Amino acid sequence: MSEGLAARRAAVALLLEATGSGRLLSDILADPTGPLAGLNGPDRARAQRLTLATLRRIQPADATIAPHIRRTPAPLVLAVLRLAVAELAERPQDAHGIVSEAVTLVRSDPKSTQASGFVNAVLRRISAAPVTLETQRLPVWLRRPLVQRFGKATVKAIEAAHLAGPMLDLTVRHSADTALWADRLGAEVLPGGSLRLAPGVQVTALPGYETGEWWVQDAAAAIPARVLAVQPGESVLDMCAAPGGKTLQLAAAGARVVALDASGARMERVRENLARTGLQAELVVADALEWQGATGFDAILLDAPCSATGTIRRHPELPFVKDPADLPGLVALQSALIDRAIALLRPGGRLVYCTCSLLPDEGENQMAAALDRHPQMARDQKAVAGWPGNWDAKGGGLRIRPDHWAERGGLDGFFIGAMRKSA
Ligand SMILES: C[S@@+](CC[C@H](N)C(=O)[O-])C[C@H]1O[C@@H](n2cnc3c(N)ncnc32)[C@H](O)[C@@H]1O
Repeated sequence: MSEGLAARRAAVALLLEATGSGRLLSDILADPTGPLAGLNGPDRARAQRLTLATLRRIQPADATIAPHIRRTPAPLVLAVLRLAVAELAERPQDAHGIVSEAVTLVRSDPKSTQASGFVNAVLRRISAAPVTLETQRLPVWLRRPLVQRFGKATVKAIEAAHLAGPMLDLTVRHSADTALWADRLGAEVLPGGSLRLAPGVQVTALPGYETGEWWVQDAAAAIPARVLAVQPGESVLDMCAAPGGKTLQLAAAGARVVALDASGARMERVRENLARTGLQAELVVADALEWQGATGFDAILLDAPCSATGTIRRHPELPFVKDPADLPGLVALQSALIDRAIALLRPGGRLVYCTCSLLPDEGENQMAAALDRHPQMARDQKAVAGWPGNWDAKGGGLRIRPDHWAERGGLDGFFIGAMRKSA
């Protein structure tokens, strides 16, 4: 088998699953029986890289393929064509090998072998001229509300940020050690204190991983806990806690943390993360809407389930697998969780509501509606002060977009709203 064939075959299988199964690529990659099973380390890395590169270019790849075909080919053949076109755009000097391996892939599968001549003809025609791919556009259901909220130029900048992919960000357990770990790891210190490394390193091999001196957490995802600014000894509820990045921050700040999540399987990740970092929290597996536990918390962090549309740069398959019909249900759940959080807060207590969504209905609008429903809650302007001006902190909320900090490598999209209950 040629050097790249195993990786390309796995990449095609990953592409088919990521676009057809509704499962997130990260879950498929972690599946021990999934398409990466049996591959050696370099081939796994290569398959993963090829898959991500293709998912970031599906729509422009399809536009390049379209003039050369009369009808949409079978899923496997289409996946091979998409992969090859994405590779041709990236490495035109390897056109011969890319086309020949695409043909071999199709020929070696009994279900598609008769399409090998077709694939050969299409790719030869495409590779006859330089392949330049436009930036992938978001699907209409997502693009439209974003254009309405941010304007066309900003949406284009967001789409460009999605093409670049994420950096590797770490949160240091003891913030006083930030400079020390930045030095040891050769990392940049971001405003707010996250450390930033170039992607592609093996995280578990870095110094400090084993002893839990830091954990992986996108710079934007680290901000909600910083906005909540818990003090040692405060009682804090992390209401949708798993896998636990924010629980670790709250515990590291010295708060008495109850970490609650509806998913027992995901809560295991919180348990592992606490064990690795030597931090402590009380873990509760329950539906937050029904949980009858403690009340009167000093502070609550509600990182609600959402469309996750702020994380497309790390999950490029999201626009293709998310069903917009799920959105109203998510928005209703977020609003019920906010109501529950407010009921669990003591008078004078603080609430940070956040989602890794770009959609105003899961962010700004959700917070405005909560304030209308609960006159005892007010925007906590002070809590969000000090972050960059273009993060729109005016209404007690931070709107973070993937195109922000472009010169530093961007960050995930998030909405972070800070509220306070009247005393
Ligand atoms: C965005 S994730 C939380 C990420 C987490 N805060 C972190 O920083 O690692 C949302 C979580 O909400 C949980 N969830 C969804 N519905 C819930 C409910 N009704 N009650 C409690 N947790 C819920 C999901 O299981 C999921 O783990």
